[in-house]
Amino acid sequence: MASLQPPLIKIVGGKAPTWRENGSVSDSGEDEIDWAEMDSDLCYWTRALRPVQWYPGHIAKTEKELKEQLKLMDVVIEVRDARILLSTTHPQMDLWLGNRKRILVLNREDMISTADRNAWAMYFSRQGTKVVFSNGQLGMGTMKLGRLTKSLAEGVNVKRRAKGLLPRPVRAGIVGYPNVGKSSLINRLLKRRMCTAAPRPGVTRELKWVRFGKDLELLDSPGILPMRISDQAAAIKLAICDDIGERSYDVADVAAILV
Ligand SMILES: Nc1nc2c(ncn2[C@@H]2O[C@H](COP(=O)(O)OP(=O)(O)OP(=O)(O)O)[C@@H](O)[C@H]2O)c(=O)[nH]1
Repeated sequence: MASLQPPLIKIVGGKAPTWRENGSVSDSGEDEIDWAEMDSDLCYWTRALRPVQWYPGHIAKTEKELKEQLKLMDVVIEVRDARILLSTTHPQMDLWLGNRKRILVLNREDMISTADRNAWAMYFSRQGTKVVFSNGQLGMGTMKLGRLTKSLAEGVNVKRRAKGLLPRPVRAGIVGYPNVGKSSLINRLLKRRMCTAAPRPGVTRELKWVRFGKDLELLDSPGILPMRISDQAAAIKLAICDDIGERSYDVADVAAILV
């Protein structure tokens, strides 16, 4: 009977790790990780792999429907995975949103260090971007998100009153990549399980409006991705963080790159 051998995984390229005296490993001989270098290594390693692409039917449908629903939204809440926030924004998001009011939510704040959180907070405040850090599992940041959404859309009902119309609830659309925590955030804000949330990408399949109190309506939407992910280093990060369907990549290849 043939003995079961673990698969041989070989990574070609990148920098060979150097072992320190205390047994820990460093890829540069320094304590600081050089992220730019790590990204270029990622690009190098991914060149030999089958490109990671995931564009199932429900994402194509969502993209079409979201563009329609955008017209109804007073505020758009873009949720990103705080661990890889530059890799979890849709390249066409700016184009779709135009000058629509927008809040950036960096979810999974429990999965990044305080130093990284502070550095990103400073980065976005310098850009004048409104950012909320959140934890969709425990609910941190959700009350602030609710308040900020209402305050950003205050003008809607001021205008309606001026026209003699009755006020209406503020409409906020929650959009973002798969598995970043959109449905969990809504459930936490509502303190009810109104939207299906699960630890794998592609669980939400339909757009769904839910009501929060009498003055806020939220749209939960399925996670969307571009039809072609041109940045394959970013695609590998999505795979490592489980933000893309598992069928789109080879688990052993991704695990080898992660290691
Ligand atoms: N550790 C941690 N886990 C979270 C956080 N937010 C959500 N999760 C978990 O991440 C998983 C995915 O959350 P969902 O709310 O289903 O994500 P989604 O963006 O709606 O996913 P799609 O259906 O793919 O669009 C769930 O198992 C959540 O419990 C967070 O802030 N921290």
